[in-house]
Amino acid sequence: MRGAAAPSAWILWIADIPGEISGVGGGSGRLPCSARSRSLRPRRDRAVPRSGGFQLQLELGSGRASPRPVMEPGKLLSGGASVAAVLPAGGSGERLGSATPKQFCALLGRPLISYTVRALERINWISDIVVVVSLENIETMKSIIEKYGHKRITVVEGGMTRHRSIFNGLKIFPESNLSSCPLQKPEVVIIHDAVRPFVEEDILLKVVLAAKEHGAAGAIRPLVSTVVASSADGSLDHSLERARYRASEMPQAFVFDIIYQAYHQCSDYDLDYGTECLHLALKYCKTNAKLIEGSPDLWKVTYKRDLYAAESIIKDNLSQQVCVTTDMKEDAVQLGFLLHETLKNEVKQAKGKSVFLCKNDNRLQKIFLGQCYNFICINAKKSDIKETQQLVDILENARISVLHPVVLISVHLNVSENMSFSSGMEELAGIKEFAKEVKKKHILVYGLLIHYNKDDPKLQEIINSAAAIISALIKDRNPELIGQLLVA
Ligand SMILES: Nc1ccn([C@@H]2O[C@H](COP(=O)(O)OP(=O)(O)OP(=O)(O)O)[C@@H](O)[C@H]2O)c(=O)n1
Ligand SMILES: O=C(CO)[C@H](O)[C@H](O)COP(=O)(O)O
Repeated sequence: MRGAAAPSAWILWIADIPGEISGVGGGSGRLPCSARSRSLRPRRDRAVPRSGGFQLQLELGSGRASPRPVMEPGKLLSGGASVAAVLPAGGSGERLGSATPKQFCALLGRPLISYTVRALERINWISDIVVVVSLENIETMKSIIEKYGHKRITVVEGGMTRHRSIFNGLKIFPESNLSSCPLQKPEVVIIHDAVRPFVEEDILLKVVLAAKEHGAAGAIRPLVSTVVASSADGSLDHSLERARYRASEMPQAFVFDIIYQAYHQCSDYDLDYGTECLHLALKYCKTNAKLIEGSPDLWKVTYKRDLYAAESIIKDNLSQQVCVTTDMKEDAVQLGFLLHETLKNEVKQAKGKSVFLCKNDNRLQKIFLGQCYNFICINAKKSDIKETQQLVDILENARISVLHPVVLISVHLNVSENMSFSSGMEELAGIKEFAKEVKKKHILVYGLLIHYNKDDPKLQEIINSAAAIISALIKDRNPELIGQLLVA
């Protein structure tokens, strides 16, 4: 804790739009041998189209962003199935056209694959997650696991094609549970592309339960464009009736023995040119997969624009909940409440409740577990950042910025009538250095000066301007703007 004395109590308001935000130790780094070379990689036929506010949280911990129940990982799914997952991540991302394979491209500073890993890792009924990466990226993957504290991960070396990588991932599970291998062969295995980060528990559960019943299952989506076939001279041969067809997406799930047998029996041609696991289960194990409609967010990051879209979705998810804190001083409370009301009015379904929060109140922990990544700290004194400093300490101790950057807006009130803006700015110049320091902890601090007079008829206008600035800072999460002192 820094030198600043902690306020005896805080008032806190939370504004929330429901939404899941993806998070968390050590891989065993088991490597079956398999050579992989980019130049030897078979090319597939590219001619075939490729598919590519604030609602107020009433009770702390309510809504979709509420803390998940703390359960032992690796629990059996109800009905008794053991479930593991294989994430193929051994590609080079040619279509994206970056030197870095897309699964390692950073979104808000964190590699894409970490988001996907977190999306599966947070599900306690998935016992093991096998991540398949190319030989040259094994160390990168291990450092990602270490840095973001991912758990239950085994890293396996990939193959020249996606099918070969998946097969390598499956081979890591022992054929017999009597083997000395620490990974137990699961009853059902999920296969999910590492470059589809927004997979939700709901669809995973659906494909797993359907796979248990039917042997195989996969997520589908309506086609966006019509599929056509061209003749040898490049003219239209025929087109498919769009409504009858679906795009096959991920996740998919399989009874382990079915997909394992399918991969063992399939030809080299299948392994080198095939793109569909469900097809292998059908062709080699006579298993008709159950098809399950998935959400639009299941799309695969393929092109550069998909990276931009993914980052926007993450930012959007992160901006759905905001927590306004202030100490007990009258001006701060009044302003905090007005600000809170204004922020909350930005969404229609707003219903609010304020709670008093002592600094040791364990409800603060619930807010962190509830995945709030935006904090507005109202400092009663214009030039004093002690409440902000204290909140930074609490955030740091709670380690919530490990997975996502936290936005902290340090609001300073200038209620004095004779104080000019410029003198307010001077006194707050220190916030720049403070923000630079704190950025190392992945906490983005911005300053906001609200100069007002309680009886000013334009007070609401000033508050509206403050709320608009706050919304923009939260939505943008721009690390280059930290330490700037904005004026409402
Ligand atoms: N030899 C390969 C090729 C692909 N994949 C993985 O399979 C998933 C889906 O494949 P795709 O989107 O085609 O990825 P890339 O092959 O990397 O992309 P591109 O086809 O544009 O080169 C990705 O997570 C990718 O890393 C893999 O594990 N091993
Ligand atoms: O959508 C899928 C259904 O199985 C796969 O992700 C897709 O086939 C992968 O193919 P490619 O690696 O060529 O993009």
